[in-house]
Amino acid sequence: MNKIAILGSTGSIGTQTLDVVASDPGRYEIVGLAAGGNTELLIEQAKRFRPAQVCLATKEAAEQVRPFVPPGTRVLYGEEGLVEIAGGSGADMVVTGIVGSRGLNATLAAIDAGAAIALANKETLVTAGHLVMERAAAKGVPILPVDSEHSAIFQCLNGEDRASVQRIVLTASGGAFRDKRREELADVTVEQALSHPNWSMGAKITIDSATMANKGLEVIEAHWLFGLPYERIDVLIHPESIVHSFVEFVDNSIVAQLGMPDMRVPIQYALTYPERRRTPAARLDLAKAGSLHFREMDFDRYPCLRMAYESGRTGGTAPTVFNAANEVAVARFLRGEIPFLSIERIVEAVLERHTAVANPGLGEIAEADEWARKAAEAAKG
Ligand SMILES: NC(=O)C1=CN([C@@H]2O[C@H](COP(=O)(O)OP(=O)(O)OC[C@H]3O[C@@H](n4cnc5c(N)ncnc54)[C@H](OP(=O)(O)O)[C@@H]3O)[C@@H](O)[C@H]2O)C=CC1
Ligand SMILES: CC(=O)[C@@H](O)[C@H](O)COP(=O)(O)O
Ligand SMILES: [Mn+2]
Repeated sequence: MNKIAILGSTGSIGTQTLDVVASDPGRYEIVGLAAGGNTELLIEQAKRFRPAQVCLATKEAAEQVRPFVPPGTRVLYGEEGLVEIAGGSGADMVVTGIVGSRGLNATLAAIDAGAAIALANKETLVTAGHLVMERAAAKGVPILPVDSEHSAIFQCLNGEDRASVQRIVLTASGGAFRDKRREELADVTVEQALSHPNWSMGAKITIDSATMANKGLEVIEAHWLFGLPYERIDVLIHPESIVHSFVEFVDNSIVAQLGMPDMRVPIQYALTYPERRRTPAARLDLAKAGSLHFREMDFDRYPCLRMAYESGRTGGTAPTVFNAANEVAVARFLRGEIPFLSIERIVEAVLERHTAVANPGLGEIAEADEWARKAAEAAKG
């Protein structure tokens, strides 16, 4: 049986991973589950999947859970607990389904323990891609993409020589406001921004999708996962989210991966790679889909995407700062403190004040991350 640990088991990626696990009885053993504060759901998951250890974000949440999990379950908490679940649960594979750069230490711990990474937590690669990829290569640990676009590219590249890739193209739905002009965005509400046209996801990524920061994070994620320069990573708007991304080869052939917008497909592909198995996801009926649409990206309409490319090209701590400022600005928008368009204004203001450190170590990444968070909290909305 494959031993799986899930970081963020109560979230969108986590619950869909458990759906995949439950759909294939006897194939997987859940050895660790980590959540933030959803104690009720974590207790339910612990009773059903019987992991040897679980983790909550705080001691208080851990104490709430302790009396209700099966006898013998270790109940951990905090960053230390998360790192223990990732690196000390005996998992063959760790699914990184928590949000934000706080997933970095746990991802590194899993790599150090020799576990394969099913990577959903894109912020980890954005904040310290060189360190994660170097560590994984040194340990011979595979980093398997869960993000739908990256899973698509990974599937299209299967067995192909990298030298024959002309470019990869990530598709973008356009998010909640894809049919609005910039002038119409000043007064949009949190509720409107959380209404993604195609995918049901956690709050942070749904807002990132509306600002196009999500695609920016994904461009940087693709740079690290596939070892391609930014000149060969493009983005195209595709409102239906049926073509999950594609690769254009030097002979001008395009290979794309299509499917219904259902994360259980890329999650399962990472879990069973290189094998393909049946999934609980619906089949795509192209005759019913009828027509698919594509339109060019407008970088003036989506400054967060432009800033992500610029940060990626600058490298060093620039992507760390882009990510941290964006995380804080999105949290502030979700708390109702700032209007939607202030997200991009805050990210821009923080990036302007930052001088990137080249080839940063973990300490310099942590410093840049902390500085950017403080600057973004203090920035005028
Ligand atoms: N959702 C999707 O379809 C996709 C998501 N991704 C990426 O996957 C990651 C997860 O996204 P998503 O599932 O949508 O997010 P959600 O907000 O739905 O879930 C986040 C998870 O992280 C947990 N969590 C929060 N704080 C902590 C903490 N301090 N310690 C441990 N766990 C914590 C939450 O726990 P709790 O709820 O108990 O507080 C929850 O289980 C993100 O990086 C996102 O960009 C990528 C592609 C698609
Ligand atoms: C499901 C998934 O992978 C998300 O990252 C999704 O891509 C978000 O959609 P858009 O960013 O294209 O709106
Ligand atoms: Mn994606």
